Amino acid sequence: MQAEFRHYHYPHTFPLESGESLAKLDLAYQTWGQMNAVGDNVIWICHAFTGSQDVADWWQGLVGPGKLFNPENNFIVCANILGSHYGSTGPLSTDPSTGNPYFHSFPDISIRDVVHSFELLRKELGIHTIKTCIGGSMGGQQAVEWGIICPDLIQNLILVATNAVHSPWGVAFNESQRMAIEVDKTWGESHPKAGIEGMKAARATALISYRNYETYQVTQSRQDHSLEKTLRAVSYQRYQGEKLAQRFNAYSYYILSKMMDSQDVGRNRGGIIPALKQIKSNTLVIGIKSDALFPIVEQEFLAKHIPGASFQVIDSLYGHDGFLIESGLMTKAIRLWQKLQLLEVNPMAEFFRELEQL
Ligand SMILES: CC(=O)SCCNC(=O)CCNC(=O)[C@H](O)C(C)(C)COP(=O)(O)OP(=O)(O)OC[C@H]1O[C@@H](n2cnc3c(N)ncnc32)[C@H](O)[C@@H]1OP(=O)(O)O
Ligand SMILES: N[C@@H](CCO)C(=O)O
Repeated sequence: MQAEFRHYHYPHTFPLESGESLAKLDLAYQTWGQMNAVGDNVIWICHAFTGSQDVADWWQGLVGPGKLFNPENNFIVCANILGSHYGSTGPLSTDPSTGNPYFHSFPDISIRDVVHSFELLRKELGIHTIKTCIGGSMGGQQAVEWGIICPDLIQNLILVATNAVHSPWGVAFNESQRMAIEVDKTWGESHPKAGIEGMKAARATALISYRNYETYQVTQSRQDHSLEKTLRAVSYQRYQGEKLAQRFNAYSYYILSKMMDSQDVGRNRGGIIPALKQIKSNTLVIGIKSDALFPIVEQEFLAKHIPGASFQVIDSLYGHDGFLIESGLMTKAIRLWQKLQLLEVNPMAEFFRELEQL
């Protein structure tokens, strides 16, 4: 059974939170498996920053025949987010008002805008209920927003290494990356490779936040005590920048970093906690102990304020990127949660209830 790649075209004006709009939009998406007759087997996966709709590629430990999210008995959907590089409307798409690519004129897109675009696709696909919606990092930001926007849509919500509001620390990392792109002399130009050297530096900076001291210690330590010309950590940083430049563009990188910053579920909803309280899905929040970018206090907060949510912590060497790498541990955590749900046991909800009474 093969995954299928498709395009959804919405020919009408799509208003954005910023007050701007897109004259039309396209979403590139992947489906895997078949929706059953009652339509209760939909798994919607939300991808992170530089990810894509090709979930079988970047989450192959979790998604595929025989895996936790099995296309043999589920209908798996993953859509490329607006602004990204993998086929959805983004800065390299043609602006219908000029006939040229948007490049620098592409408008800011918020996490909430992305969820509204997913709603268009969901309706087009005839999906009335989502059995499980899961996302990590920026994918989790979308998933939590969706749980608030459509409280009766998602039965099970799984939020991994994510947050309700992007922290000043996270914004600072993103701004530093944008600054790296801005100082690239080609950034002011209008062609697909503009700012690409800056983006390499931005990715190298980001990597520091996706991993941590210990990850580098274990994977990039000095080989010996000689005065090496190129230390391992040096070539690693440079290689990671080059690797991303082979598959991404600086405009999308810039726009998506601002999208991450836009995360604040409390905006126009009377605050973060009242917003989280609107979620009705059975929710599992997973945090990664060594995550320096979305530290586990952020997932504790989500679990504390989403009604009835469960919380599990994964111990990983890899920091934030553990959500992409630790598929074995995530499978275990999710299966355990599914079992506890069947037994109607929620130890974390009990814990938070008791904590509140102290
Ligand atoms: C097919 C693809 O491009 S991935 C699909 C799209 N990407 C996404 O969805 C984004 C999400 N994915 C990611 O962010 C990443 O792929 C992750 C987090 C899952 C894994 O990160 P990776 O960069 O593969 O892992 P890691 O940090 O161990 O680096 C390994 C790479 O660095 C290279 N490397 C390791 N140490 C060094 C060093 N000291 N100097 C130079 N290169 C080094 C390795 O040879 C390897 O190269 P390769 O990727 O060409 O095989
Ligand atoms: N490595 C991830 C980090 C952001 O969550 C990505 O590039 O999408």
